[in-house]
Amino acid sequence: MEDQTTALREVFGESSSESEDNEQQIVADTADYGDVESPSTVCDHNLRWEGIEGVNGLWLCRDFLSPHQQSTLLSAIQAEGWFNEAPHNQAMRFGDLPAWATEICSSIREVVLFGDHISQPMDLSNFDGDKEANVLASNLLWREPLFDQLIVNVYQAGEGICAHTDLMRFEDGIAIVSLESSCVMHFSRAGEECDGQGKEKENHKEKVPVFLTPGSLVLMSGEARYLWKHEINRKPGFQVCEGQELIQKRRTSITFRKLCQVE
Ligand SMILES: O=C(O)CCC(=O)C(=O)O
Ligand SMILES: [Fe+2]
Repeated sequence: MEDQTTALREVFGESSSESEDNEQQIVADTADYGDVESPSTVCDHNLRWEGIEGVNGLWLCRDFLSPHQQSTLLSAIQAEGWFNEAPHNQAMRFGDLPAWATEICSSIREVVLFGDHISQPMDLSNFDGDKEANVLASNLLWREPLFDQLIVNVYQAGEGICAHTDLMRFEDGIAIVSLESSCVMHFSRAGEECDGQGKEKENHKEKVPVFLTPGSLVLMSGEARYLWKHEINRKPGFQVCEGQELIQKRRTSITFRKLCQVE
């Protein structure tokens, strides 16, 4: 345990404790952790933000966590014991987050501040020249804490999550870290599902696929958070990247959010 704490500090740096509750269901459980490579702190390699075309406010940082960090993180999650009993595939924490989670939150802030942009939806009317404001508005980036709620979802092959926008009791600015198996997350416009005659409206047909590799970080804010739904359909035919069906294994994700203040 002491060894693990030391390893976590080495990888993510210093940090805090925990709390509890429940929510969104994984639709439709195997085990083994990927192996380790050389350690690195989050910002010692060139981290880059990719703006997802067509979905304002949706950003992807592919190499957010190194293989070593991914593996250390998976061990930390496993050590929580949340998934020891078979049917459990989701764990949720509110308030003070475990040390490994607060370290990730710090790294998220860091990468928003220091990551480069390789592409961005160039809406110059909103661009104030502030790099960080473009990936995450500064009022969100500098709130304290950045996130106070997390969900860890564990999906077995074939399991996904239905199209949804996250609950309004959470503030804007939501982060998702992906671990283990890659997947395609689809974004589609929220709102009217169909025209009343069972037909999808023309402009609501669009589904934007986003390929989530292990160690990647997604940030959703603004339109991406409120006006687009996200889903992971891991049924045959939906998990296709560059014409190839993805080989599915277990996937673990961590979603970070901030509860709205109750006045
Ligand atoms: O597993 C994921 O990548 C997404 C999870 C999600 O959308 C949620 O917990 O609201
Ligand atoms: Fe979600």
